[in-house]
Amino acid sequence: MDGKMTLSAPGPTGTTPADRPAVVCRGVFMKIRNKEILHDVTFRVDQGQIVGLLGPNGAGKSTLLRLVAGLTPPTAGTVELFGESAGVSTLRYLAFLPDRGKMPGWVTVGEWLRFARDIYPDWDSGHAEELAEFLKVRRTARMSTLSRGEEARVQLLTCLARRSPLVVLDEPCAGVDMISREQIASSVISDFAGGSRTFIIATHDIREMENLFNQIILIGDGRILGVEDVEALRARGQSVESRYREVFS
Ligand SMILES: Nc1ncnc2c1ncn2[C@@H]1O[C@H](COP(=O)(O)OP(=O)(O)OP(=O)(O)O)[C@@H](O)[C@H]1O
Repeated sequence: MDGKMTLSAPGPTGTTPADRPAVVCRGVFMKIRNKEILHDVTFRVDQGQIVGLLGPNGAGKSTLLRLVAGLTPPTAGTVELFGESAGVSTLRYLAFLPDRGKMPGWVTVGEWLRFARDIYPDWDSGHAEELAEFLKVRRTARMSTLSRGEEARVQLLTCLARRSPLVVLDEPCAGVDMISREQIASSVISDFAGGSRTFIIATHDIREMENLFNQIILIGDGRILGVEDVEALRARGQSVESRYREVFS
């Protein structure tokens, strides 16, 4: 099996209002323990986009993605997914890979995948099989024995095997070696982005991932510093990386 193996790209299950943007944040502020983490964050992501959420350490990316996932409400402002206020009811639209998710150590990978199949109504078993092979996931291994990169692959598989209309990945390649990062970026995620699914991916791996994005959101110090169309950027002779350097250096 090599990195050129192609994967099928399942479309989303369930219905999402076709005329509604996948995500809209309006005037979002977030304070944690009296510290302002997000300041007046406003942006919109249309359906079918693959969006890079980019910014330096501590910029507020993970905090913002937790709000988008509906895991916590903003201090002020609104977050909507497909026209609905983000919260418990919008979890059905979403596969979320958090930055510090911990898998239960006592189960094997195979047991975890069977559990995931049983709890997620949008689980695609055929695609989970393909991904497990492609990502070289060892089913018999106990979670507690996996390396950081191996655990990251299982987490990624758990998200991508679902046919949710929105996929939110917070550092999907953290701890994954360079060649695997490229494989994940170019083969797995791009295969999935072909249809009407929407991806938001926070990453520091700009070089490996930049060809996937058709939109980037630049965030620094809790503020949106740019929402850019990547094609327009390229038409101006810039890459995502050069734009990132321009904004953040
Ligand atoms: N629970 C918390 N309590 C206090 N401060 C927090 C908490 N969560 C986040 N922060 C602070 O909010 C800021 C943004 O953190 P966040 O994890 O969202 O950044 P990030 O852009 O994802 O960073 P990285 O790229 O390093 O993962 C940081 O200064 C962080 O210390």
